[in-house]
Amino acid sequence: MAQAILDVMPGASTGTVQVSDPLNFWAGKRVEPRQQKNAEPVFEPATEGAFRPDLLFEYRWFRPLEKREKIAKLEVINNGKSITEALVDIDIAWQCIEYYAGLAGALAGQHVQLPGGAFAYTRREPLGVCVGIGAWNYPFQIAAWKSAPALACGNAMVFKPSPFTPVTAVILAEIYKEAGVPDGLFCVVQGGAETGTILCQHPKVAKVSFTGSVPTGKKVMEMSAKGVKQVTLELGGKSPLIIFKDCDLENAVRGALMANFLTQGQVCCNGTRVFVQKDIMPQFLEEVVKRTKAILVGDPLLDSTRMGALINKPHLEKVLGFVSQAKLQGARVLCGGERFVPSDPKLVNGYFMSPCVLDNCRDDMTCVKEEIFGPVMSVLPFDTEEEVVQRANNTTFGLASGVFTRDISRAHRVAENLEAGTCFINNYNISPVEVPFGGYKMSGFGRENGQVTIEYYSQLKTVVVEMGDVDNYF
Ligand SMILES: NC(=O)C1=CN([C@@H]2O[C@H](COP(=O)(O)OP(=O)(O)OC[C@H]3O[C@@H](n4cnc5c(N)ncnc54)[C@H](O)[C@@H]3O)[C@@H](O)[C@H]2O)C=CC1
Ligand SMILES: C[N+](C)(C)CCCC(=O)O
Repeated sequence: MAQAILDVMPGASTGTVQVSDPLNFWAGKRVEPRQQKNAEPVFEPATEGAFRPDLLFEYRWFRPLEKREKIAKLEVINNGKSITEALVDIDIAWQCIEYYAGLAGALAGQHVQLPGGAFAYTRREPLGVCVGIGAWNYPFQIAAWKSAPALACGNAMVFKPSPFTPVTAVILAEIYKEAGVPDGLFCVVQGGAETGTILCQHPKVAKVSFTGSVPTGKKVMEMSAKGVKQVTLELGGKSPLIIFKDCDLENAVRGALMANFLTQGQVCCNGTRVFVQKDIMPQFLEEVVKRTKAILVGDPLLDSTRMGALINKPHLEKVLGFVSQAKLQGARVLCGGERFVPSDPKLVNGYFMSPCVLDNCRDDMTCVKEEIFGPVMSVLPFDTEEEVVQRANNTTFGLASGVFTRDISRAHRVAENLEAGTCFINNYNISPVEVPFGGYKMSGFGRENGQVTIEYYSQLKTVVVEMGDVDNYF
């Protein structure tokens, strides 16, 4: 069995993954859970092969790999995204850790002079124990985005990954340990809603940073409110990407693909409502469809693959359901939107679908209003800037937005008028760690990345110093 796996592993999907080391990390080491109830199987999205906790063959194939490759491959096997993307995710994660390690030494307060020689100063102090709750779309990167600023500010963090992607967060814990982080400062606890609830309600937890869906985010906020805990919420989106006729069309098409098809479209900040000025609609559609059809879907561990498998079967069915509903509501499928079965026999049960472009969309359609979280782009025509900004803002979400134009004044005017936490001008979905990321409206609040995130993981103490006598009124 082990030999068979060794044979297929280099460069291709596994079919089975055995995880024998415990995935919880507590007080500086991997530990078995104290109690194991409601355990659910985890499947490899590309093959539907189960992760087998019972066999001794543990990550052996990964051992000789440098850590970056090892984490990326495990991420691919667990999440289904392409290896090309997973490697970038891991790079973004270490860049985030280096960035906040650098900022840690720059944490500083303010000195305020007061009358009579008195003065005050402020100190940035940690909050205490912070909880991070992660989603399944960027398992390792989310763990880094939350823990790096938390630890840099002097907090401890207990991180709960999504139960669909339990595998890589514990490696981050091992890396921190190796780098000298004291035992217990970063812990990993596996589990689902019940575990998340316990963490949010725990009286010793000072803050919860959550990434996931809006309904769960609301619950996290409610629970945290009861304990007056601080909260950061990174929730969903239905972001607009606005393409004006004066754009560089080649780049606009590339931007639309980046805005829709990373991680099989399972990205919270995706620009899934693509508004295209009517005059260039035919050229845009021709080019975007041509390139979407050319996206190589298949074994996510192969370097040539550009799109892997969706996270699980119910989610794949939900996304395909959105496409069927869109058709019923009058949308035209220009390409994709169907279950995809790769020719490799190992992958026939994988959760693949062909990336989809929908034309003939209207603002009132479900596919345009709701977050699909899959590779489905809805294209909408528009006439004027005023009209498109109003339509772009007509949503309860506000995570991201984008605009393609060569008119510099228009670009900044539109960026100012869009109600979203990020606006990309002439690009989409790049996320340098130096730049704050977070939502407006129901997409959440608080920020990740950038200097500002220090404020979300620390509290300000004011120290007031008297240099003279106390002025006593009594
Ligand atoms: N904003 C984003 O990046 C993401 C958005 N989503 C959206 O959410 C949908 C559902 O995905 P799920 O993974 O089910 O998201 P979810 O919001 O249910 O889960 C996110 C995290 O919260 C935890 N959780 C669930 N219930 C909880 C509770 N009551 N208290 C505390 N923690 C709890 C989960 O175990 C997981 O770690 C997706 O289809 C997508 O639309 C999903 C993942 C990421
Ligand atoms: C890295 N990026 C910008 C493509 C997505 C990160 C946000 C998320 O967790 O979905």
